[in-house]
Amino acid sequence: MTISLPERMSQQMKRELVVILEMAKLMEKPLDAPRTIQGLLRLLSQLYGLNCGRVSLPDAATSTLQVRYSYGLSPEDLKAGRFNLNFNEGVTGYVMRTGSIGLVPDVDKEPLFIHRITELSHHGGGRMAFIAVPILESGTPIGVLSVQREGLHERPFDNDISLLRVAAAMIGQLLRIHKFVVEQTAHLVKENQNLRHSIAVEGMLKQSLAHGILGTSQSLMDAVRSTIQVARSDAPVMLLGESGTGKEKFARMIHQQSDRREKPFICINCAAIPAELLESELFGHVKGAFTGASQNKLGKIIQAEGGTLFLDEIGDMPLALQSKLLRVLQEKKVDPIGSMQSVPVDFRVITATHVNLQESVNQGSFRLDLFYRLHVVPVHLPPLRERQEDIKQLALHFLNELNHHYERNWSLAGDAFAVLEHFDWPGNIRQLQNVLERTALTSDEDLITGDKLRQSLAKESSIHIPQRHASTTPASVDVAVSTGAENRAYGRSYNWVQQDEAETIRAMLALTNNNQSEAARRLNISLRQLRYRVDKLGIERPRP
Ligand SMILES: Nc1ncnc2c1ncn2[C@@H]1O[C@H](COP(=O)(O)OP(=O)(O)OP(=O)(O)O)[C@@H](O)[C@H]1O
Repeated sequence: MTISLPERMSQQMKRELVVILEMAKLMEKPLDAPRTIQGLLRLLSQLYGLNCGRVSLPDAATSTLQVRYSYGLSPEDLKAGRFNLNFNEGVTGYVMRTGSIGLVPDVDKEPLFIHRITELSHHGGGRMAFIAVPILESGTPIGVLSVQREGLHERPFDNDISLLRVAAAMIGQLLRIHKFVVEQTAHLVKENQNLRHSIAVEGMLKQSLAHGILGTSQSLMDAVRSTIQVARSDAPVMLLGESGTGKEKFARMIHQQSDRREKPFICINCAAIPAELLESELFGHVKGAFTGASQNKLGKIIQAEGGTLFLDEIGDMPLALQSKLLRVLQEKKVDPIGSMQSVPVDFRVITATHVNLQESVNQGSFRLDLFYRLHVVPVHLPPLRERQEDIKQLALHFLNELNHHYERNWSLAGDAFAVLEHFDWPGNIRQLQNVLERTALTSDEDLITGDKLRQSLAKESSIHIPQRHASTTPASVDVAVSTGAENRAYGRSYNWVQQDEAETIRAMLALTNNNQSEAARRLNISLRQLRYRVDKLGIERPRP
């Protein structure tokens, strides 16, 4: 669009008007403030001879005025910060402090003008004037627009100052818009990050829920995040946590989330199997390898081919087997007992322990080289007492399961949750499950009150979880069998009976050629106890 200017207008006025109109055109794109300000400074120079325009803004961190936008100044000077000033320095500093106009008709004669040397290089030796106007916001200076021009030019300085005031007002407007855009963008970026974070947490929650892992506490989410992040790699994960914190559940989740999910997940509890049986369980044996090895047996490692091997309570593995396991991990081959032939294996190993393995290494009961092999991704599973906020959700879930199982309609009274949340739970989630089951079954009413739970928990408090579990001691085996569900809370002895005992007894009988006395002796139980188990667990009666 061309605008025809009135005839009567002086040449000077026309030039000013043209500059203003051109500047106004630039203002049509206010969102790109840095470019627009640069454009304004260019117009002032090219159309009006106001050169080396610069916009100086305060930097609170350094208490200086820094040139943020400029036209015609050398990049080296700008980079060297030669035009940067303290608030108290120079004409620019004066304008910023006072909000008044700074006019220096001859920079060579003005002592306040401190960057004379640099400026001189731009005026080629002639007289040089310097003008600085404040950029105002609600009457307060927020920056300074300054230019230089030939000092001997016939145009009065007033005209320049008027034009510069218009330009400073436009720059003020642009700076405000720029600030707003920057703030809004930062706000949106933050919001976006928060949203992504919640989506990620939501995703993790969904994934962990899909694997039956309940809870939303930060410590649990940290564990879920660490496991999900490495699930698809083959990195060995070591799950660290007390008994009943969900180590097996997490191991299964890692397997399900990995590319090995279609292949077997093989789990073996190193603490639950007597040392003399563990080797054969893990590595397998060939027929005739030892007395009682009446047929070939595939070890768990070979069974895990292509999939995942979960070694629970790895800290209880005897040193001799640790060396053998290390060899398998290094060479990816397994030697079944009595076999002359190695079998190539490909599996991912996940381990779990409730003991401090580093301490075991220091004490010499765990090999350092194996520790390094297995402790690649340690994941700490928080005990229940450290995630009280999850207890309500877990309790409701377990009660719901009990209602389904027993076709009942138990519910928890309001005061019951506080009781559950304030208990220490040495046996963690498994203990919570067990306490709820026992309390529900012994409750006369459907509503389980805080008092009723308190009574149950009073009994729990007198029991402590042993630090080291001796799976072969008669006491631990006895407790497991004779008290059954009563002892679910106390960890592995219960597990041993439920999951591995029948297998262990069968294996021991095979190893001892069905010699029950010998099997009982090796299992560290009496013959009577062995027979009792054989009956109870429905093990085929060995023929003498
Ligand atoms: N986050 C969880 N949400 C729901 N149930 C859980 C969770 N974690 C564990 N459980 C339940 O708690 C019980 C114990 O879990 P798990 O066997 O995985 O623990 P663990 O740490 O391997 O125990 P241990 O060391 O004694 O073998 C199981 O019944 C399991 O289903």
